[in-house]
Amino acid sequence: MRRPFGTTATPGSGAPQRFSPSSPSYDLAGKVMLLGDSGVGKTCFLIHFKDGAFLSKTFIATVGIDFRNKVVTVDGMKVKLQIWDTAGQERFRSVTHAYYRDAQALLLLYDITNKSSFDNIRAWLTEIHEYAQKDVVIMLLGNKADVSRERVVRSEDGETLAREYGVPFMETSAKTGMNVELAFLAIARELKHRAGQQQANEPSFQIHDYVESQKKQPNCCPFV
Ligand SMILES: Nc1nc2c(ncn2[C@@H]2O[C@H](COP(=O)(O)OP(=O)(O)OP(=O)(O)O)[C@@H](O)[C@H]2O)c(=O)[nH]1
Repeated sequence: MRRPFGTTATPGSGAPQRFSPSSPSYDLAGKVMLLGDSGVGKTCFLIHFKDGAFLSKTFIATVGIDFRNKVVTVDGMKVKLQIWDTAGQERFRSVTHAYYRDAQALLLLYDITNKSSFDNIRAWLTEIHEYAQKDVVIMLLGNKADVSRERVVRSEDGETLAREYGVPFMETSAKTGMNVELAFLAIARELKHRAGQQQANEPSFQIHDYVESQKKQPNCCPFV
């Protein structure tokens, strides 16, 4: 979506922020960034999560960077996700780099119908390692899984690449909503875990195990 360059907020710093019980709207906040080549579906992914809608087929590249907030509830705890939608085009890279360093989580998208967007994931991961925090949570997402006729990247190739880099992986569709909420819920749970908000009797949370177990649910991943 076209928006003014460098809108609304500046990069800050820090780990997931915890708020006092007097804060009325949420208990914890974290910054999540959407990354990946232009056209892979980052803006649509965010809009589907935020509003449950899919944008029209007209593709208008994001200019610069923008963010939306959404509060999700995880085990009774309200986690506010501040989700940054970045421009995938090369010419905006220097702008988005400045925003990497205080992100707690990165959703890295490619398009299963676009081989070069998949091939470029390694370059994205190199950039992430250069500019992001060392312990940033990364999730690899193969988007547009609804367009199976035009698939050129096999699901197994996504799995293999994710395993190589030790990051969780799933295929998604910003059009149907497949796994969109799951991706953000996994991030919210990880942020909660990192903020030390597990109950005493809760087992330790592992985002990788969580994603894998959710993918095995019968209503998950209908296009894979
Ligand atoms: N079929 C299908 N089309 C999608 C999906 N996600 C996005 N699209 C389409 O892909 C095109 C690009 O989507 P955007 O969300 O604007 O892509 P982007 O990654 O934000 O692109 P930049 O802003 O340039 O970085 C649009 O025409 C969308 O309608 C999806 O899951 N399935």
